Amino acid sequence: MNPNQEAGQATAGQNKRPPPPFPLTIVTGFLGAGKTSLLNRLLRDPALADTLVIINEFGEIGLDHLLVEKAVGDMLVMTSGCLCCSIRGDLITTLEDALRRRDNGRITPFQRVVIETTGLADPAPVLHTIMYHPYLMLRFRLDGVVTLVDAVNGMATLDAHEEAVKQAAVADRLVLAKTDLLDEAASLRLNDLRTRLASLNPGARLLDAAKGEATANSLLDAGLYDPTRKSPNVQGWLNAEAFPKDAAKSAHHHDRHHHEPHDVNRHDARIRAFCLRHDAPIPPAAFDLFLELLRNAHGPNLLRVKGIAALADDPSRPVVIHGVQHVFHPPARLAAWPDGDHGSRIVFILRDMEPAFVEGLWNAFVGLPAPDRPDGEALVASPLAPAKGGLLA
Ligand SMILES: Nc1nc2c(ncn2[C@@H]2O[C@H](COP(=O)(O)OP(=O)(O)OP(=O)(O)O)[C@@H](O)[C@H]2O)c(=O)[nH]1
Repeated sequence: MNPNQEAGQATAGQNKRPPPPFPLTIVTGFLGAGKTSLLNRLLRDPALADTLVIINEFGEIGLDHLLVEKAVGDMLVMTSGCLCCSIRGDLITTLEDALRRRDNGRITPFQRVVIETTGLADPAPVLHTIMYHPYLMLRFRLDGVVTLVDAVNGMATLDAHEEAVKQAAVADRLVLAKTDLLDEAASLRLNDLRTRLASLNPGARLLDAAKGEATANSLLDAGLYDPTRKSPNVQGWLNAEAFPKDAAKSAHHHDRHHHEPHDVNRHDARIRAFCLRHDAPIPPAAFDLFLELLRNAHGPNLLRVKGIAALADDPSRPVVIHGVQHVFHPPARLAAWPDGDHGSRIVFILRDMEPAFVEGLWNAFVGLPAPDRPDGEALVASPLAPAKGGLLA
């Protein structure tokens, strides 16, 4: 054991606080969309000087950077046995190994991790890996999902490949690549692609790489915890204002933008993005049960769920939730509201699920009365309700 390491351990032992988790960014996008090109450009930015890049595939790596790891191989099904909620065994091994070597001083002490997924990959298992693994979720925090969309082939790719639609739908940032290759006619059609992406995922900022918009500054620190800010960046992370407010109406959301002759593509038609809101504090048991019901009965359909909620037991300290399919990060209590808006807001990106159904469930649990529906108290007090084991337990 070297002296530095001992000193490091002594310090860690004295103040017992675990080191802050490293921000982790996932870069995804369909085959050839421009992921590696973007990374190559980004890695020249001093903001990414201490970044470990993990490439989630074999193949030629064009990164002129030393900190590159390759993760290849297996997927693990979680103990819940649910097929949609797999985690990546190879990624766990790679991340654990990187942490071990960093902690032992055997590699450059990275401060940030970027994972580039394969073009065909579903990003959910990568997200699950750092949301679910008991050790990795302490050492990493999700900083954001960046999805590349090829401006030349983007429309056709979204039409043909459901995976590409899903990659766009779960993003925190969408980056258009190759707009510099468009001729005049194609440039005019670019607005259709922009509109389509905004409809699939209203909360994600859309950046044009060729215009120099996809900078480290605009892509990093997209998560809840931006180290340069004192309080969590809830506004930036949730972007609730960008979502259609009326859940039931958002069922027709796509139709507003896609007039004849293009019908909404069948893949897009499966995705629904909307935001639910409630201004009075919510009983914790009702909130818990709402999420449990969604998770248990509709986990695979929850592509992404983010929210902030005022719970009646301590309305001054809001709870932040974040889920991808069945997998929810343990809810975090914030010390205070980040700004003047103290209402509960949850944004949903769902697949094959009607917003009106989720809204009805929400209204029942938060206590908004409606005919033919039991009120929230009756639902929570029901002998059929799970006694404990919810997210807030
Ligand atoms: N003109 C132009 N070409 C680009 C742009 N982005 C990527 N390319 C080119 O598109 C091709 C594919 O880009 P990559 O960065 O390798 O794409 P990728 O998503 O990493 O590809 P895979 O790893 O194979 O899925 C390469 O030939 C790039 O040079 C861009 O903004 N403008």
